[in-house]
Amino acid sequence: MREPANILQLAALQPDYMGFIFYEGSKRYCEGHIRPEMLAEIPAGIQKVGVFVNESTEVILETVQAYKLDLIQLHGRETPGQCRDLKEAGMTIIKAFSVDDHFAFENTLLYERYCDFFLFDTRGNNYGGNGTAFDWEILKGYLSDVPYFLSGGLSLENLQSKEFEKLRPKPHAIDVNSGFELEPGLKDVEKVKELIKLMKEKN
Ligand SMILES: O=C(O)c1ccccc1N[C@@H]1O[C@H](COP(=O)(O)O)[C@@H](O)[C@H]1O
Repeated sequence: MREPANILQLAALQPDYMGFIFYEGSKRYCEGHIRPEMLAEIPAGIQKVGVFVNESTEVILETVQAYKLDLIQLHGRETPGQCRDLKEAGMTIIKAFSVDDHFAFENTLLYERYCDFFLFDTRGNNYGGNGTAFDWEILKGYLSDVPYFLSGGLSLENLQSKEFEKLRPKPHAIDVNSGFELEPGLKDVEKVKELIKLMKEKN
């Protein structure tokens, strides 16, 4: 999210999390669009997530403080050591992994001690926001008890599929992005409304 009016419209729907991309290489880069004070208008029940890609620990900590972020999503090649440093600095961490048919879930194990959540996104040309789903069957190989976010090309269609119903282990949360946008960085409020209704019906 990065357009103030769109952020407030979305906040009225009370999602559990709202994400802000602090990676200059993204079409959704939020700096220059929102001032840190603007995020203070988001109700406290919505957790503000800062998304970073291969950023230094120092910059991440400064950004978290300036924007009063609740969680960080590390969406690049961050090491277990950097996650340890960030955890020791008091961060709540979502570590993202790019997944394809050959993904080895053993890769997640070294991160378990330092991360609060994992996130599985589809491997693609970009670090994130590729808009394609991976074969969720491979999550059967998930080895960890760390709760995970399902991500990568989620849409109203695939979230209503049999494959989503059958998904085990069940995700802690879903992270929707390009499938619910009018343009990069601008969410389709009506579509998100429909999604929230659908998810409430399932629970
Ligand atoms: O969306 C981006 O531009 C982006 C750039 C760099 C890292 C992460 C990014 N977004 C994350 O990508 C996934 C999947 O998005 P999509 O549904 O496939 O469009 C999601 O976790 C976003 O938070």
